[in-house]
Amino acid sequence: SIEYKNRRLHQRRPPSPPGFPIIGNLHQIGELPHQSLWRLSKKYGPVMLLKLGKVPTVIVSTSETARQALKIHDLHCCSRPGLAGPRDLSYNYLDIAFSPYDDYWKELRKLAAQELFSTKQVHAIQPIKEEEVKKLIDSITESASLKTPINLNKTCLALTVSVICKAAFSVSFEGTVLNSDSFNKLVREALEMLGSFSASDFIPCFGRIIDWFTGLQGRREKSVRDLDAFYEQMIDLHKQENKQGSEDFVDLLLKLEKEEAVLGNDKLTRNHIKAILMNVLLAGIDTSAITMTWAMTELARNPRVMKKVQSEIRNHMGSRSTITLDDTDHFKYLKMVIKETWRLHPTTPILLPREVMSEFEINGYTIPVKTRLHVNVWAIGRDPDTWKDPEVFLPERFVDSDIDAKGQHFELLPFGGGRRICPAIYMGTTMVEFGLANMLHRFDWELPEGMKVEDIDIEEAPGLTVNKKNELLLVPVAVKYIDH
Ligand code: HEM
Repeated sequence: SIEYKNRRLHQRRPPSPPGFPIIGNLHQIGELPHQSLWRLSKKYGPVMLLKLGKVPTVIVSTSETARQALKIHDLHCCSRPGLAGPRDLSYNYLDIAFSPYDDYWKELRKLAAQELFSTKQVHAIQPIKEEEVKKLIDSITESASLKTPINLNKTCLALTVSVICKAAFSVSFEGTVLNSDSFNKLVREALEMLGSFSASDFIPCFGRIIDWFTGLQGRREKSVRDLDAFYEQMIDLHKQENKQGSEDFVDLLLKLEKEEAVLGNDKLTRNHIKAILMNVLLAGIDTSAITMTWAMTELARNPRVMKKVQSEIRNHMGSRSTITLDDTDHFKYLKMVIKETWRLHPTTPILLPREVMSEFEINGYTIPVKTRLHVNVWAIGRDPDTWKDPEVFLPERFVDSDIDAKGQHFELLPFGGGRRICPAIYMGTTMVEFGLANMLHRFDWELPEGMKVEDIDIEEAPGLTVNKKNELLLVPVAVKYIDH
């Protein structure tokens, strides 16, 4: 109709970099998409439209445009696109993170928030954290007495792996179920498959052939099979009558299956449980570990900040060795250190992709239905209009500011925002605070022989979540005056 044509004529599309046929702008996205997109946004603005293969994709790169997308127009764009990796790993989108926005997702998310990620659950798993942190401290103490450097990337990961696995599955790797190396490989490969660049997501039909040729399809199928076997093993263990210990995530989910719980139009089945466990494994472990690794990296690069945060913790603790959840509430400077870490090193720098469900506008630009949308949180953290001297690691910038990381302040979005915000903010934050507080309380951290502060790099490894590329090696020195 004429009216429709008129409307189309008056619509403004966001600025776009020029692209090629078929691949569109794909060639402009490098190994670290958040960085390529940040550079492009300096030229094309805070709302830009890219063609990634066939798929129109909008990138927002400032706190104000993020606020428009995640707050004002959240309901227009809080679905998820169908992507090959997530589809296979989530038993056809039965999980929380990749399910489209529908009744099933709404009810599942509510249930998970109440049963799995609640404050009550966080307190219930505190003894697990304490036990695992104690083991960690013992092993660091051993390295300290030998004066050998430890690999912080590995150490932080080992801590979150053991806490999440105990809390979710009640397994520990000292037992016989699995060894930690093969488990780490399983999780690594699955994360890579989840975030893998799949040609079929961008180029219909032909892309599938590409994925088949490159072997991606085969690798993905293997990863799904291996994970499935792992879930089966965990579920079998829980079916045994004499299982020890308190109620874990698998117990809670099996109970719901038995009660024939209904979510949206779906009755909860074994595949639903597996998909939810996938989220816990892949969203819960890596993010907290990466945050701790980056925090230790920035502290090692900034000895003044390191000393100050250690003094805060040690002054509060005196000669007491065991840090409680209540203690961590007092560590105001530590909380600023963590926020500053998230500003410069958000674990999921462009969040997860959203899909537009109904047309809306950002800055007067029309965003049509089915457009994919990413918020470049990494770029927002480095925006000089928001942050003074953005490249400087300065936790003090949060002293007189009410900015927190819980999704209401669009300058700082490590957990995302809107309806799709991470449902486990409290669980993730307490994990990071508790792990760091203990490492900083009990040990001083020195550079390995011959290394200078300037030698510590902040190069990033590619992936859906972005870790420090090179290992961080530091020598722990046990603090004397604490009662052991
Ligand atoms: C420091 C720790 C963590 C960080 C920084 C983090 C960050 C994030 C981010 C950025 C998202 C995507 C939000 C979006 O697309 O807008 C997300 C989603 C999610 N996270 Fe976390 N997360 C953390 C810990 C956890 C933990 C411990 C769990 C579970 C045990 C978890 C479970 C989830 C789930 C299920 C989603 C999907 C939400 C949805 O799509 O509805 N996260 N997280």
